[in-house]
Amino acid sequence: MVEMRKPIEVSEAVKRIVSHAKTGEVEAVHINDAYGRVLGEAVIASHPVPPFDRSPYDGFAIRSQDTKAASRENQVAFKVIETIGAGYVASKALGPFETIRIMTGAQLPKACDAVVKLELTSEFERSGEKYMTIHRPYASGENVSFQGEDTEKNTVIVKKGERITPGVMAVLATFGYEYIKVAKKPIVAVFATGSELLDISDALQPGKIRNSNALMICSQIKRAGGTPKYLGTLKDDLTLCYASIQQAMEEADMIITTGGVSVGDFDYLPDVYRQLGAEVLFNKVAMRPGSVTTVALCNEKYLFGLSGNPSASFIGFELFVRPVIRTWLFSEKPHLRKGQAILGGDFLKPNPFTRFVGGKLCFDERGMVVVPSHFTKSNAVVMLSAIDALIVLPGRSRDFKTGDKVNIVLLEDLKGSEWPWT
Ligand SMILES: Nc1nc2c(c(=O)[nH]1)N[C@H]1C(S)=C(S)[C@@H](COP(=O)(O)OP(=O)(O)OC[C@H]3O[C@@H](n4cnc5c(N)ncnc54)[C@H](O)[C@@H]3O)O[C@H]1N2
Ligand code: MOO
Ligand SMILES: [Mg+2]
Repeated sequence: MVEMRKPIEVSEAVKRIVSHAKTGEVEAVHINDAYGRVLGEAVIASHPVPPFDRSPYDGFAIRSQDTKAASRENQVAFKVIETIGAGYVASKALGPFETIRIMTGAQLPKACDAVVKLELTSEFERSGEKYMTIHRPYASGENVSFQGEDTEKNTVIVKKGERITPGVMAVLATFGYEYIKVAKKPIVAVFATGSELLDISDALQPGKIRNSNALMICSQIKRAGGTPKYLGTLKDDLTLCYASIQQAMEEADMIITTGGVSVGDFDYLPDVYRQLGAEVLFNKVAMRPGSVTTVALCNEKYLFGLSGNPSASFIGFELFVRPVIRTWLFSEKPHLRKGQAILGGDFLKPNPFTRFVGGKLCFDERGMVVVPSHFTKSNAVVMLSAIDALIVLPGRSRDFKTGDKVNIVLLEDLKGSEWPWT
């Protein structure tokens, strides 16, 4: 008798998984190796930015009080007493009707409170001294880039758990973080099961296919922020699968298998979980593709039994594995980021279960449009190369038409969401 499995909703499946998710540890890395990692500490402003009042223009630093009477008819002259470029500090303080020629980025000299752009002045020499004239008044603070106008000291700029983007790199450098604490990446073991699987370099043979899941899953692990440990393909053999998975539990923080989780004669993963004494969190989800996805816990380690079908395992990873990796990396938004888009093509099928359809995003006069893939079966593989979102069609729905508003979750996104499921 084939086992009857009871499907649970996607939200319930994810809930069961994340209720056991734990955070990892931190390690220090040199800033040169920090890009793309996840912050293991908050980034805090150790000084104001800019750290001193400075000139935003190439020009002349002046005392605004000296400019009150300036007009086209009554040009006011200032004696140039010094010239400074960025990186240098003036040695003199300004007296009445004195000016210091100052370049962009240079610290504002003492006693001056405004800057005149070079091109708004006229220059002349008298008795070997340099002068410049202006023809309008300047307010105190005009053309000054003030200390702390960007950020005040002690501001928390980026939170622990955020990804280090190019912008975060700029901030780390600004505040002198030569070494930065980052989240240690979880090691995620990957097995592809199936006696039909060929290596990438093998020629096709009757009845066999190349193993596309392993490299796809390893890349998804990297995208989520983990370190994949690919342990090879396993033939459909219970003893081999059991021994290999048991061994992998010594070497990895969590384990992903693809294939062998359904009810077929050679689907051995359910037996492996039984033999390991693992707690199966669920073995059927009310979704398509990926309904057979099974997740178990053994010695506090996750065993993700993803479907063998490429689309199903791709989606199973994003829904179920990603949040565990992202929680490990301290993210407060470990799930796929949710949004809405206009459907850019008809999807005329009944959806008894929640259906995930691969979609390509584009922008036109309607806003963000998602074009559904044509071939959406669980065994689809080629469409995976083109999608940047999953369209989420609710269960017990049908016939979505071009122009309908649909929910989507984004695949190439660093921010994530707290909880995208209803
Ligand atoms: N009687 C039933 N049969 C099936 C059911 C069911 O409920 N009752 N569920 C179907 C659904 S839904 C899915 S999805 C598949 C899942 O099967 P498994 O997870 O056990 O995976 P396999 O049987 O091992 O393989 C399925 C399919 O995927 C191909 N595959 C496997 N590994 C790879 C790989 N690494 N790279 C590329 N392709 C791979 C494999 O050759 C099969 O074609 O079960 C249905 N059956
Ligand atoms: O689990 Mo299967 O992927 O629903 O098609
Ligand atoms: Mg099977």
